[in-house]
Amino acid sequence: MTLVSEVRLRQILDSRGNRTVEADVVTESGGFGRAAAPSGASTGEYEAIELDPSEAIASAREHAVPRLEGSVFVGDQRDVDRTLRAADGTDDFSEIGANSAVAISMAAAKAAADVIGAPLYQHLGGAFRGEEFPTPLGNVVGGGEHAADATAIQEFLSVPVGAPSVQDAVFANAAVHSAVHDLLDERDIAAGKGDEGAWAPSIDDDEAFEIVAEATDTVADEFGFDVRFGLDVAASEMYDDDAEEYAYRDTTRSTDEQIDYIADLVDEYDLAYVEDPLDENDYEGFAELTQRVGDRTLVCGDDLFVTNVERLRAGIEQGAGNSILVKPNQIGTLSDAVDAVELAVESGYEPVISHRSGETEDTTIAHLAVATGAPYIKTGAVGGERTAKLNELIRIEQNVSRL
Ligand SMILES: C=C(OP(=O)(O)O)C(=O)O
Ligand SMILES: [Mg+2]
Repeated sequence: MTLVSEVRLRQILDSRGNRTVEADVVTESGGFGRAAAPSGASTGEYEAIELDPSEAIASAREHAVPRLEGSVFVGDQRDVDRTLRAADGTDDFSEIGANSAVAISMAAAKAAADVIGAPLYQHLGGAFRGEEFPTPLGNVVGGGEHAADATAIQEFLSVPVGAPSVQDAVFANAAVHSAVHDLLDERDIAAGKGDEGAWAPSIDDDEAFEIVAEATDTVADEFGFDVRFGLDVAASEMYDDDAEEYAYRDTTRSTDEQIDYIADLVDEYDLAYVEDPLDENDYEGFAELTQRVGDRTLVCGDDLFVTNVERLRAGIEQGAGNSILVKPNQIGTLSDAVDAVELAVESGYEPVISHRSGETEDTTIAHLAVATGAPYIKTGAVGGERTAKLNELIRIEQNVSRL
């Protein structure tokens, strides 16, 4: 029997040292799953609501746990997630917290996988999954909300498009991270690391472009396959609604100038990927940019879509973007995240499964990416909470994942 017998919730630490929610789900047959909620810093305005972890846990214990225990089968993920939604009773999980919801949703999936003795990606994706792997996008330089006094653009991402295996791709991204450090050193630029382990030097974006372009070229030569790069501009964080302009370190750009700037960058650096190049309310700007460069790069909506099928549908109708970032905690359950992936794929949008800047050792997103056949995963390049997912992808590729 896969009936939930117990749901336990606790507070643990995330990678920023903040408290977050961890859930254990136990089944009557002794199946066990454990998962933890990640947490964003550059959060989208339309994301599901993360509550203070102690409030989220108290509320989930009161409203959700009694509906799950003894009543819901973990193998029926949709029922688990419907129950969470019904227990919450709001559109945005503001009652039990998206942090409690996502932790329970993911822990239930892991308990179901445990019961059948299959890796999580096979439970979620079916017996024939595990032959195709996502290309990892590795954050190597960054700033924005993830590091003070660093680049204005939040993330410069290594994209090893030519890697023959996930393992090669993961190693290439780590090599780019290391090559960036060497180049910073040569220029006598000191750098600490941001929240996701990317270098966070006090340089402007132009210099970061030069360095990352050189680092990716060096690693491409060394590894013998194509390594390009991309960006998460996280433009909502730069956008001033009143002035209607984007604030960079030493300049500002109007929306038209921002579109021109990003389109020029795509061509100058052959960018493989551009996430959130415009404000989260600017479908029109996304559509214009996609029309200009969407044939040669991914234009990905993170804060724009927030893993929400309604917002994605609006984007599809307007031709805004050609890719969606999928973060389970942005929407609150695995079912909702999978719905977003499915709508994206049906509509010709590329799904990118993603971590948050605040993470734990949880590896669910590695399994979700393989389960859904997503072509990309964004989960950092180095750092324990990032390598937890990357190393899990390597294990899945080698068929030795035991989750
Ligand atoms: C991972 C990201 O950062 P955060 O988790 O802070 O939203 C992102 O913006 O894509
Ligand atoms: Mg983003």
